[in-house]
Amino acid sequence: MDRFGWVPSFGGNISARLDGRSIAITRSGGRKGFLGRDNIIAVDLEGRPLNAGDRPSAETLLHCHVYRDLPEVGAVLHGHSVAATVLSRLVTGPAITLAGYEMIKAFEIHHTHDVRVSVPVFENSQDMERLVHDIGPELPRHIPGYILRGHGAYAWGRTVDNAMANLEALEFLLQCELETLKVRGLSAA
Ligand SMILES: CSC[C@@H](O)[C@@H](O)C(=O)COP(=O)(O)O
Ligand SMILES: [Zn+2]
Repeated sequence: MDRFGWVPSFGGNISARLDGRSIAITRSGGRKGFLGRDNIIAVDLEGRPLNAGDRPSAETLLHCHVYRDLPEVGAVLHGHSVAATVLSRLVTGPAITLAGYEMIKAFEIHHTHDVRVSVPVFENSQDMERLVHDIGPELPRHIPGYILRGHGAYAWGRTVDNAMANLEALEFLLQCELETLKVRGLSAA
């Protein structure tokens, strides 16, 4: 994620499921491109650190939300890419629609490029309980991720590798949309 420029400064957070009751997640703060073992801690599915005093990611509740709703998910990745940040500010509606891209098939759920896929865009907030409420009890099933407006993208998958492949596909598609807007010189609806 660092190599692609998706975790600039203190942005981004990363987690993986440990078992049915806990996850490993990055500590709050710090540069995610330079993680050591001590920068990753364990929390339960309510976001409470297993070791009292540990300070998990400020966005831990968003990760827990995914693990609780989607039992097959083994990893969640969050980055602050330029494409996700800029495009979600240009698009004013509640979704970014992707259509006609071969890369859509990377999401495994779709077996053709000939579909329209809506990436949900939720309004950003510093109140994670409110964000979880706004996202709703059911996460999208048609795409393994969502965007927080002006903030960045979340993506998940069965394994860390699978979650990374999904994030790469999502970021590629967002970058294509942004490039298209730049070439056409149009602002998104
Ligand atoms: C530029 S700081 C970014 C944070 O506000 C936040 O959005 C983020 O992604 C990282 O927070 P963290 O608490 O380190 O997991
Ligand atoms: Zn963030």
